[in-house]
Amino acid sequence: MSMSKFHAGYTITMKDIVREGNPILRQRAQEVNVPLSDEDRETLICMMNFLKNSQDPVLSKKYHLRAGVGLSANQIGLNKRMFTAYFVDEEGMQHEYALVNPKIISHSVWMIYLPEGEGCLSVDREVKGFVPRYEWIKVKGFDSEGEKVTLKLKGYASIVIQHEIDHLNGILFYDRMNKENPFLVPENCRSLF
Ligand SMILES: OCN(O)CCCc1ccccc1
Ligand code: NI
Repeated sequence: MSMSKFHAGYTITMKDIVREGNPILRQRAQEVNVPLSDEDRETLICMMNFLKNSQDPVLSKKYHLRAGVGLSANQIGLNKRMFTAYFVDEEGMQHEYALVNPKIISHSVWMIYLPEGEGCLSVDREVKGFVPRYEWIKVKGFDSEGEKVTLKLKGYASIVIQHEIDHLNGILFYDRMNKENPFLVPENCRSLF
């Protein structure tokens, strides 16, 4: 029984974040057993604490953290279909998710993109361009207690969750940019603001 280093009291820092080039970021992560093991549950606690620390003016400096609104397990080297997300959306609503085995079960035809583009904690460089994503998504999964969860998300929340689910499928944000013209906006796509 391997005891992972991501016990509840462990503080994830940037040295724990896998960077592009590591093949784990290009694999389809493995389904997680539900109900979660104590180890997987504690890992999700660590991953959520990282996001909160990374957005805290004092702790982000103390631990030298890049601010992040989401984190997928494969970004800390764990081949598991789970992620955390912590952010305030364009309407000022606070979102906090720890989702296991997430699946997009329906989505809009219309797409949106962030005019400032996207970044990634696993990508140590700026990649300019627009990332078209579904305007809204309906997601089914499990929470850290193994309870079924269904989320209907739109706008910025939809963008963040799609970015994380992409990680679990080995997809990075710039994969979705138009190769010839990264600022090309498809017909059925508009800027979020
Ligand atoms: O995978 C998490 N991540 O690398 C942190 C940044 C996430 C993110 C950034 C811009 C738009 C959507 C999501
Ligand atoms: Ni990312």
